[in-house]
Amino acid sequence: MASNGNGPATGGVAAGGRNGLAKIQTQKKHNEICHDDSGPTVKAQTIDELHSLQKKKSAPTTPILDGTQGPFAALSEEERHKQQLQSISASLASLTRETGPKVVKGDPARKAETPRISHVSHPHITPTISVSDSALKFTHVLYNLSPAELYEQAIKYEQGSFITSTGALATLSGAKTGRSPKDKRVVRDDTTQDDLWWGKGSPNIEMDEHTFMVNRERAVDYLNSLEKVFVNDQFLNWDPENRIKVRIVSARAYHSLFMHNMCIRPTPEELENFGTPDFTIYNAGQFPCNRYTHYMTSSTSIDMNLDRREMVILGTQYAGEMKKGLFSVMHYLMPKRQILSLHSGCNMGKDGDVALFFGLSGTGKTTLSTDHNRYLIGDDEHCWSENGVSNIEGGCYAKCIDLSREKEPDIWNAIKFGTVLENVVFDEHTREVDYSDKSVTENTRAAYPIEFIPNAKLPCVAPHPKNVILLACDAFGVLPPVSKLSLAQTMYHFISGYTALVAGTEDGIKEPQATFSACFGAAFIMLHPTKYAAMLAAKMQKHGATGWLVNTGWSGGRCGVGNRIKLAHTRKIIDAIHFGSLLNANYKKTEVFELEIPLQVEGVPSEILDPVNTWSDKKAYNETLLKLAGLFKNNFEVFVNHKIGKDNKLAEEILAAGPIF
Ligand SMILES: Nc1ncnc2c1ncn2[C@@H]1O[C@H](COP(=O)(O)OP(=O)(O)OP(=O)(O)O)[C@@H](O)[C@H]1O
Ligand SMILES: O=C([O-])CC(=O)C(=O)O
Ligand SMILES: [Ca+2]
Ligand SMILES: [Mn+2]
Repeated sequence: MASNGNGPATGGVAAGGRNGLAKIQTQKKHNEICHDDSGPTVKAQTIDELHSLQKKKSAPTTPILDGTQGPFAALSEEERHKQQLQSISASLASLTRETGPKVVKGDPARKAETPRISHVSHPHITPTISVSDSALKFTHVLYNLSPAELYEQAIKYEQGSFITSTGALATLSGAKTGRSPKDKRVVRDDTTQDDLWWGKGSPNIEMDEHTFMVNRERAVDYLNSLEKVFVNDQFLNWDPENRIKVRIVSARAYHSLFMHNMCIRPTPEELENFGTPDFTIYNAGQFPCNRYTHYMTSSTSIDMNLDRREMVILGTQYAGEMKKGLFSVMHYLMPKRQILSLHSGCNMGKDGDVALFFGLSGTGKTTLSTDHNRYLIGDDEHCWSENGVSNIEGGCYAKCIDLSREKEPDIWNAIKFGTVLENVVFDEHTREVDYSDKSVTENTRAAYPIEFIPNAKLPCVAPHPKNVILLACDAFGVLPPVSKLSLAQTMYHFISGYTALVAGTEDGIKEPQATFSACFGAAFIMLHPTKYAAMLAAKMQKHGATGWLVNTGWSGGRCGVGNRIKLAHTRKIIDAIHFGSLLNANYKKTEVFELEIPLQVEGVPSEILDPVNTWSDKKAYNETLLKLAGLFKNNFEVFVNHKIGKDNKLAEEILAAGPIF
């Protein structure tokens, strides 16, 4: 029954109240029964019953297979479930105790709804979360939750988690908003002693096995002391022959959703046959390491044990540590199989022409591999095997600072329900994100499944690359926007791994900071850089790939004087590389770096192609050019005495491919 104040009132409502509104008559007319509603009522007597109607049980995960495939095919669903919990309990086992914790599946807050409580080691004890003694308590496992479930967990239990206006999950990574390379350690044992790259320039800071176990125990005890932990069982590498099974145990829904997005998501069938993981991460990032522990130099430690195939994270919640930790593992495992692991993006044209995009953080791998006219294979981590290129990951991790819908529409549109948005600032009411706001950090990020990019190619594999594009963001402003490289030059620049970003985020006048990071990813490689370089050279030669150096940084002067090269211009340059038109353009050679630069590129003002034209102060240009050349030379000195590949000829050519002055 409704009244609207305009027409005559109906039922028990009398017209003529103040404001002309109908006056509600509370007195019931004689004999009239009050109806709340005339519509049908739900088939529930209680609220609980009503709630139970809302959710339908997920389709049983067995039997999906026909009973003849896979190692677990003969098992009943019950048995399979038990084995899964036993496997998780084993992962969480303290190695000094006999058994792992008692694990049950499901949210402890929903005890009444938990469909089935399985006892792993003590079937006669009824689980209770009121017992705090770690030997008696149960660890609740939230296993491969869906994004919707993880949203609810994050919003209910994790401060700083919000839904943005486009449906993404905004979250905070805590005190750390970037990786901590100085706190990344690797166990040095009999095997890694000889296999890995140690010493000056190496990212592998050594630790011993015992200290690893101390930190592992600390992380495992921390995780077991919690009411619940998240467990993700997923894959790395889209090449089916070289797929790696990873398990991530973490304390935050944010971490679980991040890895759900970034690793390859198993199908229900694949999950059933998951078995034992090849590698396990223990992420106890909220908990610091013990500063009295040997080797610890801060409260953060990211520890890798290749023999145990485990990684422990203490004292940092930045999710990128997990992503890049696993990348390091691939940089160890893949070369052992003659497969080259690459810190690069990759995309493919309609005709199957493939390009790799190498570059250090912030140089444009994600931005330029996400191209509306091409298929995206991946934005950050790949393998190059005899079969071609395969993405290691199942998602992308894009920088968001100053993100705009116009310049990067595909990334903009990928920020929707399911996407993790780290450390962004948003309007408290409308929840609209202000991508220009650096209040929390400049390193704001979005992690989304690769399918969120409309032209992602699934499975994420591609033929052998035709073009190998080395990206450098040169804040000195002296490298040309594009140059064509010889194989030796490609190797020289690959080993150098140069970029220079703006030093201060606010004060634009500061000196740019040159960074040299071998293989465009020294923080993640495990073997000596020349091993990867030799493999890249052999593959490029075999498959006839052309190398390019593209400066996505400054033009017309160093940062503070000139401007960053327009993204639209860089995109035109990349287009010309893809189309093949740039390969046959007319070229001239620059001084000092001896780079071949094109005289014309369609859609790009010709005068910017040679940086000397864009500097009004030619003397400053020459000084800056020589300064950068000197930095390259100093950096390369440590590689001078290293053999690259089988014959010395290439090594000599590479040395000669550096700047000459
Ligand atoms: N000319 C340009 N070319 C490429 N990127 C540009 C250009 N001008 C500005 N940018 C900006 O630079 C940033 C490049 O970051 P991007 O996410 O592509 O880095 P990345 O190489 O993927 O790094 P990471 O390995 O850390 O993910 C983006 O924010 C992009 O908008
Ligand atoms: O690892 C990260 O945090 C982001 C990234 O891709 C990189 O730095 O190369
Ligand atoms: Ca990226
Ligand atoms: Mn990266």
